[in-house]
Amino acid sequence: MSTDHRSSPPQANKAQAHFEQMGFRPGQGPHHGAVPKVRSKNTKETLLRIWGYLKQQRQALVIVIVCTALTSGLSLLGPYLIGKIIDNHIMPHRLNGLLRMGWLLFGVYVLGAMFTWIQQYVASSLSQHTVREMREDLFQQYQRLPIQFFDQQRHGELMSRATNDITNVSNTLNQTVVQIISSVLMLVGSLAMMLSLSLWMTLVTILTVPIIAFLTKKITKYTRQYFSTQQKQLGDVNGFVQENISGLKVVKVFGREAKSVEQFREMNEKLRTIGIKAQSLSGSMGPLMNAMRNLSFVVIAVFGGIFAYHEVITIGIIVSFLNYANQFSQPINQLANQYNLFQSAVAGAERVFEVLDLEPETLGEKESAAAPAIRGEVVFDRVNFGYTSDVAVLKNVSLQAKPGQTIALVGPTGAGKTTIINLLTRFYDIQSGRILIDGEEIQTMNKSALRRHIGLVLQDAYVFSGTIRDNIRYGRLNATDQEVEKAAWLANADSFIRKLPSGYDTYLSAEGGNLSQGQRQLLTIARAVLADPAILILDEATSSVDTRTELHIQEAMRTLMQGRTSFVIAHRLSTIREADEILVIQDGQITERGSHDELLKRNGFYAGLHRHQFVQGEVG
Ligand SMILES: Nc1ncnc2c1ncn2[C@@H]1O[C@H](COP(=O)(O)OP(=O)(O)OP(=O)(O)O)[C@@H](O)[C@H]1O
Repeated sequence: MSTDHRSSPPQANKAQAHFEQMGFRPGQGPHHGAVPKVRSKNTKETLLRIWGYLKQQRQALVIVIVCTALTSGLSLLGPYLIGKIIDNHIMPHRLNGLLRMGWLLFGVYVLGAMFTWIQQYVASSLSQHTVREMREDLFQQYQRLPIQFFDQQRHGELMSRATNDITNVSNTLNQTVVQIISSVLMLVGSLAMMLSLSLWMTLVTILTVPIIAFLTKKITKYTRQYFSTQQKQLGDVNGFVQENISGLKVVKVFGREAKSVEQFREMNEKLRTIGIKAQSLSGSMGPLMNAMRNLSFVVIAVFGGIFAYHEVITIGIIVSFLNYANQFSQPINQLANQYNLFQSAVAGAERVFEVLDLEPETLGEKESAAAPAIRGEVVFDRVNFGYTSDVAVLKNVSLQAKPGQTIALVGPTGAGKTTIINLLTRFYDIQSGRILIDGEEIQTMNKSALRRHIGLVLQDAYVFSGTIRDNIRYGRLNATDQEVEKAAWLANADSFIRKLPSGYDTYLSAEGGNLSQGQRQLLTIARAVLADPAILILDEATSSVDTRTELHIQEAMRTLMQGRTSFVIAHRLSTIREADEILVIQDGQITERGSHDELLKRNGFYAGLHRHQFVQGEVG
């Protein structure tokens, strides 16, 4: 026996601490090196990671950059040519050359437009490609994270990361990145052009820059905070809507519509307040920059006029400068605006990376290609477990199921029956003791291989959106249509499926709303029949399905259980009576065990339940 896990810190608590601390906090995802990361309000690191995605498409990137450079170069050439036209052709009245230069200018602007179009087209495809990769990574990560993570998170919030945040990143990559590159090129280019025309005029033109830089810095500092809070609030609102829609029946039955609306109004109001702050602050940037730009026009016109009067510069240079002043201040303006958008996208990307950085569920040793068949002997040996370190849920639980045996788990609600199942499937890991399958500790087994040996038929039978056939085939993807139908037949589902208008091709909604609960359960039984696992876990439905369906379900379960080791969280006397061993679980401990008759003789908890059953018709 390996004692490793006994001495190591409890897995469940370790993971719990991990998610809790960060609410949730980035950990040491194996694919991102072993250095623990602090909560990444770190723009540089986030940018480097976005770059990691971008650089997979070098070719497109190069095209975008080249096109941006060409567009910027051509826009810089425009004012220069205009200046030359004024000085060399208009002022000296040489009209024949004017036409030629006019055509040249026209060509420059047409080419500029063409390159801009190419640049935007490639940039869109680049950004879409990148966010597709990010979405895929995020979804994959959602599949890999342990169940425990989802217990602790609002699902709507997690969805928000996959939708809003990623859309944010996409918009930014699409527009902002190109604009930033182009702005920088224009800034440097126009400065160079101005310097080549007149040093003094250049100095006059950039007079306003320090003021702009100062204001920009102040405003962006606040907008970034606001944008980040806005995203969080949006996540909360989404989470609330999702929860509310999933639980709408409950809301309606308890007449809590007004309360829900009120709660929503509160959240929505918070989102509005922060939205206004973020948007208005970033919106004030534009008018402010415009005012500054107009101011610089006045300065250029006045100083340019004086210089021209003293013949230091020509009229053409003044006109060029008026254009360059625009081309110089616009990028600063844009950089400021884009910087805000950029901040919001960085905040979004950070939230995505936070999830990607979480430690995925470790599946264990790579499974061998051919997972050997198992007999299905299950042993719990003095197992202790708690979802949190301070509350013990299972205490010293020992049990043994021989291959093919049926074990019924009975006990009051919250006693720990489902927890036993959660441990056997390794959705959670035990804190001490051992769980063995065919003598091998499951702790040392690959989780995927382990789960392949286990079939689950849960009380709230889950169906996916898709056809009935797809839903059954979920049990074994390579099953033929005949095998699917045979499984349905064995599960007593065939007859009701055939009565549906489209039979096996009937489309189910994700919630399975168009099937009754009993029918959904028959489907999940068929799914398990097809998967053909050695160990079965059945959670009997407590809610009353109609008697006919109930008989169908029981019969199907009996067929399914044949030759498999089965754990049944049992609520019905008939199931319990047929079990090889009944375990009574109370407060996390097995308090009684034995066959039906043995337990009746003991006259303990089970006997009490049994008496109750005569009156109520159900146990558990
Ligand atoms: N994900 C979880 N995180 C923290 N505590 C949990 C979690 N799931 C269950 N518990 C707690 O563990 C205890 C045992 O729960 P469990 O679901 O095993 O009971 P059960 O016997 O299956 O009850 P029921 O018959 O109502 O399904 C309960 O006190 C419950 O509050």
